[in-house]
Amino acid sequence: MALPRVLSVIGAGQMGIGIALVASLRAKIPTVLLYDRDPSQITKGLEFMDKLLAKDVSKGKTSEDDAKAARGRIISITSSSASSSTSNNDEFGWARELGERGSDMVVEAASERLSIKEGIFRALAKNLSKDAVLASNTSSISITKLAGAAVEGLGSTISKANEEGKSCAGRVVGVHFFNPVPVMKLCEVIPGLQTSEVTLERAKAFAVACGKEVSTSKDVPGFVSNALLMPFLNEAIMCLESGTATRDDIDKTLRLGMGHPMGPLQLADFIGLDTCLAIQETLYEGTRDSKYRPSVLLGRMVDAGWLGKKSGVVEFISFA
Ligand SMILES: NC(=O)c1ccc[n+]([C@@H]2O[C@H](COP(=O)([O-])OP(=O)(O)OC[C@H]3O[C@@H](n4cnc5c(N)ncnc54)[C@H](O)[C@@H]3O)[C@@H](O)[C@H]2O)c1
Repeated sequence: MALPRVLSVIGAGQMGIGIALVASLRAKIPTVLLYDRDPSQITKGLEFMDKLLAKDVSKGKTSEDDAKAARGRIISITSSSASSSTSNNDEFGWARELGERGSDMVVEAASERLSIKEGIFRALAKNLSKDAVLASNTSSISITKLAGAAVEGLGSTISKANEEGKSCAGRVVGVHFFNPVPVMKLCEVIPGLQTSEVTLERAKAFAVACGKEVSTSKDVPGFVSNALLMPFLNEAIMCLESGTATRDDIDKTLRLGMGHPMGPLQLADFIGLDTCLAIQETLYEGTRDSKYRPSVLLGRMVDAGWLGKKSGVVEFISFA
């Protein structure tokens, strides 16, 4: 199955940077375009990528030439660079630039919010070639819904039921990498109801080329991975909230008693508390099952802007 020639990664946060890195270094995709609406995220992310590559080289895992070539295949796209080739104040100049540069696959790894992802999928469907695979790294949001948004991006003359609409929705798929992407061995692939066989196979081939094993999940809230993991993390936060045990004892119990490499509170900090809350809310809203209600403490911490490792403070680790 053919791999993309020009891959676009949307979102240069912890996941987007990792995906761009494995796509370039492992899958050797000839061109990897990296877009974020916040240019400072690209700068910060590429600095982090340089450190990861330097570490790989110093440990002898990657040759200096390979690291240099991988970095050279990554091109940053910012709203300002994109709008200079189009008109000023062009909200979707970035999507047009990805299309003009011949992007034949996208992995969207922007923040875990439905409205953000729907906006991105509308813009992608409108501006990219009709054959491009449109993949999302979402942790929980419905791929079927994102495929619907892609069809809306084609304009009011195309419906979800006509052939053009079906073909557009057919190229949307979930490719759920895990954090940290260069280290974790799995990619969970999620077909939406409309995803075509060809799209599914192209997504799997891409994940394998990035060095991952593949598992498949149906398009249910949280898929297999987060339908299992997030309620566990949420329960650990509820234990802390109710005073069942201290932060240290909760994490120690799971690390030393159950053999988990990280305690659940440390893991929540690592994932990002905003992402954990967003996933838990998708589980709750998508099932209306009270067992998925997010912990009040988790919500309050996100309200306070305490997001875990990515906000520079390890929140639960510094939680009294
Ligand atoms: N953190 C994890 O452990 C993990 C694991 C698997 C999957 N995911 C999923 O990956 C995605 C990204 O997560 P993350 O942890 O990298 O988040 P993050 O907060 O580190 O990064 C998100 C990035 O998206 C950018 N962004 C937001 N809106 C955008 C837009 N409209 N256009 C372009 N860029 C935009 C932000 O500026 C930010 O750089 C989410 O869907 C998340 O659920 C996260």
